[in-house]
Amino acid sequence: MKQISESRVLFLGAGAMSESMIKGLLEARLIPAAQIIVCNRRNTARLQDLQQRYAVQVIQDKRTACREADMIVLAVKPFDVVAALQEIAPYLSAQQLIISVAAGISTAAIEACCAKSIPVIRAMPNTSSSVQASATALCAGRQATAEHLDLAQDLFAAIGISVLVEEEQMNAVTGLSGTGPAYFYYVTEALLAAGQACGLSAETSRVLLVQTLYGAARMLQETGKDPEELRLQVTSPNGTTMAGIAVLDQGDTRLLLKRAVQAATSRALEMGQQIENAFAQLQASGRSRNVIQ
Ligand SMILES: NC(=O)C1=CN([C@@H]2O[C@H](COP(=O)(O)OP(=O)(O)OC[C@H]3O[C@@H](n4cnc5c(N)ncnc54)[C@H](OP(=O)(O)O)[C@@H]3O)[C@@H](O)[C@H]2O)C=CC1
Ligand SMILES: O=C(O)[C@@H]1CCC=N1
Repeated sequence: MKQISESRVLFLGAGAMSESMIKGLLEARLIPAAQIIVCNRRNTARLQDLQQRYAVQVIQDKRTACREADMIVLAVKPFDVVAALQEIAPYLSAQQLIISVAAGISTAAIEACCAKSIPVIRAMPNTSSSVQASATALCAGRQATAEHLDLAQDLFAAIGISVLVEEEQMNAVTGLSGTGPAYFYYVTEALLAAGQACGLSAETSRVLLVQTLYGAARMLQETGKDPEELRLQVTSPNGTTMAGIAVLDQGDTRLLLKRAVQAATSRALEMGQQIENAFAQLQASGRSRNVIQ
């Protein structure tokens, strides 16, 4: 396969995740815009918008788009994966690489939908790809070699950090770090409202909170210390932090967060199973159109 910087990358799907990756890749200068192709299902206004803002190529004809591509980033909603893959399957070859970011969908399911031997990497990035700060986990399908994995790692290294995991762990990764930005935004929303309830303006609360979040993340990253140790450094005996954390403990916040990650993990598993079952039914009935919703 070609080096990543020479590869032509097709984004199948033009939504939030594709845009985050495209923006991050262009800002990292890993791949020139002319080597990025985007296509979606029907929203031509969205494609025009991406073309104008990022100077990427948009090709709505799937046959042409696939023939141009060395690598295909599958970034449609999980329930659209079967239909999207069935549309492009005739134009795929074993010389290409599919990188799927679809939550819950196994590499085996993707291989089966393509109905041919094709290398597949499953990845779970997050929307912080857009600022080159994604936390991405990767695993390889049966046809993917170490070289394919290296290429995928090169891609995701440009837009954050990446780790290799076993495929059984991908749903947990989805519940933790794929979904993860939303947990921190949720907490930030709540703290913003709390700052205002305590008399600060929205602007002052936001400036202080964003920097506090950023500083805490940097402290965790740069000191390598346990979060508990860092929390204890903030906590004076009988001081303000102790008073605040006591309220979180009373509300069993840790249990709620654990349940949130478990619910997200279970949902990834459930979506994957629903899609695999529906695909098996489609195959058994000999129908080629996707009827999964
Ligand atoms: N958003 C996130 O934070 C993350 C998302 N993911 C995964 O990324 C994937 C995409 O999510 P997201 O970007 O949020 O979704 P969006 O709904 O924002 O975008 C989905 C895109 O898929 C396109 N699409 C649907 N069907 C087809 C098809 N048959 N052929 C080509 N394009 C098609 C849609 O086109 P049209 O608009 O024309 O219908 C749309 O552009 C999901 O599988 C999700 O699990 C992974 C990590 C994080
Ligand atoms: O909500 C979702 O399904 C996607 C997958 C990971 C983050 N967002």
